[in-house]
Amino acid sequence: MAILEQGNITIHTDNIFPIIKKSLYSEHEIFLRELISNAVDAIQKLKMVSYAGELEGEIGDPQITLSIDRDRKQLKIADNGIGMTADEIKRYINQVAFSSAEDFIEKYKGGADQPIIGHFGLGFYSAFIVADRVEIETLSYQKGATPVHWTCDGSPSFELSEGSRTERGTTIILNLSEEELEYLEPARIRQLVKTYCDFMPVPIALEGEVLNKQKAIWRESAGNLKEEDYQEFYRYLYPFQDEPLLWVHLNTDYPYQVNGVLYFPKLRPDIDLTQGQIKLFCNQVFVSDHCEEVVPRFLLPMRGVIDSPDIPLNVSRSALQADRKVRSIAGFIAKKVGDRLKELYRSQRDQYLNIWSDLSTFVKFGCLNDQKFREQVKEILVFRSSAELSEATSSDRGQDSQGNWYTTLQAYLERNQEKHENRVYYCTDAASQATYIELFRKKGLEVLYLDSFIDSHFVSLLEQEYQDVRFSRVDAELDDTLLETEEAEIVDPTTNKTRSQTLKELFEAAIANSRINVRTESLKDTDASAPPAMVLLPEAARRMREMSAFLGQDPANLPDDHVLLVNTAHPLVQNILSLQQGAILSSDGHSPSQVLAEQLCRHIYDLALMTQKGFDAEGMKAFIERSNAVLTALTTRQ
Ligand SMILES: Nc1ncnc2c1ncn2[C@@H]1O[C@H](COP(=O)(O)OP(=O)(O)OP(=O)(O)O)[C@@H](O)[C@H]1O
Repeated sequence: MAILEQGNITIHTDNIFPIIKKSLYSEHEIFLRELISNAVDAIQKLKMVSYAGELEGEIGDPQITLSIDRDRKQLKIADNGIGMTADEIKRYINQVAFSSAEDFIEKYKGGADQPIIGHFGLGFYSAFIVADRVEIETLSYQKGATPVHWTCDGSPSFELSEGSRTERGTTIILNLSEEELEYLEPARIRQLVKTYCDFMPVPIALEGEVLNKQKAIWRESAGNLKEEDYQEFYRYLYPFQDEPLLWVHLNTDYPYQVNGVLYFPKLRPDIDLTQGQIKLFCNQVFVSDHCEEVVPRFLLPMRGVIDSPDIPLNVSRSALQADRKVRSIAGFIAKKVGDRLKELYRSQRDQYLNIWSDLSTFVKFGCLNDQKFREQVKEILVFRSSAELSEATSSDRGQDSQGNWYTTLQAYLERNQEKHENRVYYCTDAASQATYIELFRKKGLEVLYLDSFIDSHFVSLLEQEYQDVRFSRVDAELDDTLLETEEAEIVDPTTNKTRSQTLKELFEAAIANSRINVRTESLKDTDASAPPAMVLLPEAARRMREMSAFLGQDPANLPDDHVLLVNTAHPLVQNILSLQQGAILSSDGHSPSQVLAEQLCRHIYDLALMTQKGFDAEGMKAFIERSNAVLTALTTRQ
């Protein structure tokens, strides 16, 4: 083989490859992505030459072929692209590629302690991460071109000679170093192509099999895609997961290029909202599974793909976060997501409401985190209501497929202005607060469900926004419309005590805790579903409790400063009163009826506490003991 030229690559650092190797200690595998990218580029360039009418002959079927030679410890990457002449090798490989190697080191020096997002655009020289010696066999498309062979062992000296390639294109031959022999395993290569090159637009074959999917739906126009295409793509990226709720197709060229498809997944309660699941691509080449810097924090639980060549990838993560363009791309993404939600609300209200319980976590999380987003989605924030709103069809309400009604907050306030101005009643747990909700509902009072895990924070946000409005949970206090003013009927002529007073004292004695405020009220129009007593926890005290639970402090104990509202209209309460009045002292000064009345009072209190989940382990034990004592007393024949 005639040696055309031997020489030294113009490079200022003697041995750059050990440095590169070291700085990429955990990411050796990216060499394959870089070399395949170059091969794809070479094929695209050939197409351009052909369009320009400068290619003699046919392009043929574009293809990248990977092959493994175990005996020689070689991995080869061959393309049928544009090829290179000897001059081009000198220019592009000896100068361009190696000077960008120097650039990389220059950049990396400053931030070696900071992880870089994708080590992207390392280019040709990344071959030296895994190879002791790299060869190029190439034949240019140009008329009369001769094949060229180039070889280099990573030192600045290279050798250029006549090559043996007979077909147009380039083969990169990697003579793998001893520590990198894993890249002789077909399974390993397959896995790498799947990870990094799955959506590259040229078939990549190994041992006769095409490995990559090629079709990147995010690069297509939304108009050409059907619902199934998006769903299928989602299943492809995230197999064995629930169907996505909704998706957003991103597509812009100016002032930056961003393409992508983002999905709202069905959120599971155990999801970690700080871990991103969106895949970042650059021109269809996979870069990273983590793009926390590029996507607004509140959208991190979304899934899908973002592809943008305008995101700088060879900078540290913190620099990326501070980058103005990246920040503006993040803003663009948030706006697009907001627009999509608004569009769905306006044009497919039913579907919007059907997925709202899942969607609302994203939206509320977004509102809590991002003022701009909050403004954007303000009008499409809805709340499930206990009322039947069917009487009017209006843009501020709607019904999901399960028959639940939803309303905007504004509409709620307007609708209830006369009954309770600037007051919102809400519940946080449909099951445990069912008694309270039922009471409100029967009286025609509307209760909103704020029952997802994010809602306790969200209520605070609503309060900031609606400063004149009071938000009270259904068990915080009872509205006057629910209570009957009782006539002060004197039941004990010797002491002149009213019914209410007698009951209050009875309950106070039974509970024996002066910090619990016992109130007797008659609940209007009550039937069997109204409870004999309810624990009311003032809004402020309850929130303190929730806060300490949030901070990991002991939330089990209900604060002592709560109200026990005794429903004097309830038959059980009335029976207790009669029992107590009929009590006869026995000879030893004891009255079994009096004791039983007190036990029953205590039991009623226990049941009310239960609704508030007020027991700790000790409390539960005591409750069981007392319950058994009551039952025993009730079954003991007098
Ligand atoms: N397979 C190939 N076929 C034809 N030319 C190639 C091939 N691989 C590399 N080249 C040439 O070598 C040059 C340098 O490659 P290198 O990968 O270092 O940088 P780049 O591709 O220009 O930029 P990037 O940093 O994005 O990879 C390319 O611009 C191209 O002209």
